[in-house]
Amino acid sequence: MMASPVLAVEGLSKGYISGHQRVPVLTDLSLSVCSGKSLAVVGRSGSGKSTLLNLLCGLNGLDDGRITVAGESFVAGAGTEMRWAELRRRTIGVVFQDVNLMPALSLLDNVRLRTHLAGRAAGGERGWLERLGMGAEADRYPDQVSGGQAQRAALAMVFAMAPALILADEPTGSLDRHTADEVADCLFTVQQQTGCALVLATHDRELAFRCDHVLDLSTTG
Ligand SMILES: Nc1ncnc2c1ncn2[C@@H]1O[C@H](COP(=O)(O)OP(=O)(O)OP(=O)(O)O)[C@@H](O)[C@H]1O
Repeated sequence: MMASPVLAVEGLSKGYISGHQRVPVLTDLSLSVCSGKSLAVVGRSGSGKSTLLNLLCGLNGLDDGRITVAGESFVAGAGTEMRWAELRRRTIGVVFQDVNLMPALSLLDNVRLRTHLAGRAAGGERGWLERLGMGAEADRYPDQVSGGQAQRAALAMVFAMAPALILADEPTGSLDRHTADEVADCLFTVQQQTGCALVLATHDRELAFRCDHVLDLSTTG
């Protein structure tokens, strides 16, 4: 029996209005990612990688087509915010460049909050930070750590919520090669262990080639 995809995109189109013109960014794009599988989204700067990831978690509205995440289907039109918000709370783990850490909470409490919001059992939060090499920084506040450390804390938050789908925009973008490789190892290991689906946007060819599939937006649309 074929596994049903965690993420399915059919005929997706998106453009931005510039003056009186619509500038197309994504045109008639289709893809699917099953649980335990990973997709790298690559392409030159401006090809639409971030636009696509924002569409896949409802932070951007589609113009045409259909996006289905864990059985929830979305087409163009208003009134989908609540359903998307619920998916982002429990089902879609988002690791974007502008890391979403609460400044008034320690890194550990940020992970605890995320775990709680996702309705997961407490207890493993410090362990996730340790796995990402952040054990010593667990009690620090977001403004007391580097960009790369904040990025790793954001990954710990996503792992702790045990999502069905992880969306990561340049998840190792602000890390040196060695740390980037370690974080990528952790990302792929956790993804395999938990069987979640992963979509990551990256300029890093080494990272892209570790994924099961590669979508190059420079050659589509
Ligand atoms: N809010 C917006 N309004 C108008 N145009 C936008 C908006 N966001 C993105 N664009 C345009 O859409 C195109 C795709 O942008 P996007 O950020 O998705 O590309 P990207 O592939 O992620 O780029 P990079 O690799 O530089 O991060 C670009 O031409 C960009 O200028």
